[in-house]
Amino acid sequence: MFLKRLSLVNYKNFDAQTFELDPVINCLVGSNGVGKTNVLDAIYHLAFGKSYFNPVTTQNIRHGEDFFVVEGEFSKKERTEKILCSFKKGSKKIIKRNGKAYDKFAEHIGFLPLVIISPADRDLIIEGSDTRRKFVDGVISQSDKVYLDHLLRYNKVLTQRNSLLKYFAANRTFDQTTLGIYNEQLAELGTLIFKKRQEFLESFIPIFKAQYQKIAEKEEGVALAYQSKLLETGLDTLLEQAIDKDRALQYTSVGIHKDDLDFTINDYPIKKFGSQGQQKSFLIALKLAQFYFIKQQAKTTPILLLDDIFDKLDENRVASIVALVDHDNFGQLFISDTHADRTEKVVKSINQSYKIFNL
Ligand SMILES: Nc1ncnc2c1ncn2[C@@H]1O[C@H](COP(=O)(O)OP(=O)(O)OP(=O)(O)O)[C@@H](O)[C@H]1O
Repeated sequence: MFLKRLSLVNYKNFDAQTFELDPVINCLVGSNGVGKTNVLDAIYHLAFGKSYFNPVTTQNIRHGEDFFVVEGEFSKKERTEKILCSFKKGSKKIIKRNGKAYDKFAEHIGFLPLVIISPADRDLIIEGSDTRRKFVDGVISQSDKVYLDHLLRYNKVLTQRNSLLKYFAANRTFDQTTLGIYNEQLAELGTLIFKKRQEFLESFIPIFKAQYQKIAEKEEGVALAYQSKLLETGLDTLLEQAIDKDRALQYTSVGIHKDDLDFTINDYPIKKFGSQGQQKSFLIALKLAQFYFIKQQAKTTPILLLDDIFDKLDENRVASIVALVDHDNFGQLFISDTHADRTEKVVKSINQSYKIFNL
């Protein structure tokens, strides 16, 4: 699968621009702030219906305008697929595939497998558990619609249960029966999600470790582990045990919405004890593992977006990632960089077609 043409209207700093793309390698070069990352983000938007960098949709509209349109023409299994994502202030975002709007965005997830590697990935290490859960959920959801459905349903019941707890507190009342129904639904969906996360990490962790070793050229004792209270106790019991606490807090304090990933180096948190270089290698290994996992599951090669990759790796290491296109069916690659010569040198070193866009 590859993107043939990308058109942007009022997307971030672009008024109207069309890119005729190379099926293998595309390099976006130019000085700081010209919009290289914005182009990558527009492509991300087509795959996920949202920005990787700025979740506030109105802020993705070019200043002074009131709508944006991103359109991509993909070649997928010899067919042309036109994906359009548009948003007008005050309206709902629309995603269309070949002219037909999706009722639910979730139906689109996984249709265009894509992985982005960006300096913004550092949030995975420095931010709270929510970011890491989203990462895990994002990887699984790209190849498992049932998982995504369970997750959406779990979150809906969770919101309802939290509203009920607030209602109890506000009205000084308690209703075990209604709460019991929510507990049952949460326990059922939560256990399915927990098992899938566990199963996913079992196959993901070895891929991650192998990638880390390749990038860092040594093992360095890095580890990735699943952290969940469900590893010890069933969610039905946890919910029952937490009822007094939940009533006091007025929200659900246990469940798979509290799961996390532990990132460690020699058993210590990488956030506090990893060097800058080790943290960068860790993040790249995570993302390349995501790439290989999706490739394996979806049986198509994801599009790979490398944003400012030289920020994380030296030229030789970037060359080794770019060289992956030499191997069978790597798919399409987008690279953004401030140095045109550096990028061209790297992509020239492999025998593939490429285009350089000077922004
Ligand atoms: N909604 C918006 N409307 C207009 N311009 C915007 C909007 N959002 C972001 N920008 C502009 O986009 C530019 C940043 O673009 P981007 O992050 O793609 O730059 P870049 O070329 O990747 O730069 P760098 O090399 O520094 O990473 C900034 O000049 C910013 O002001």
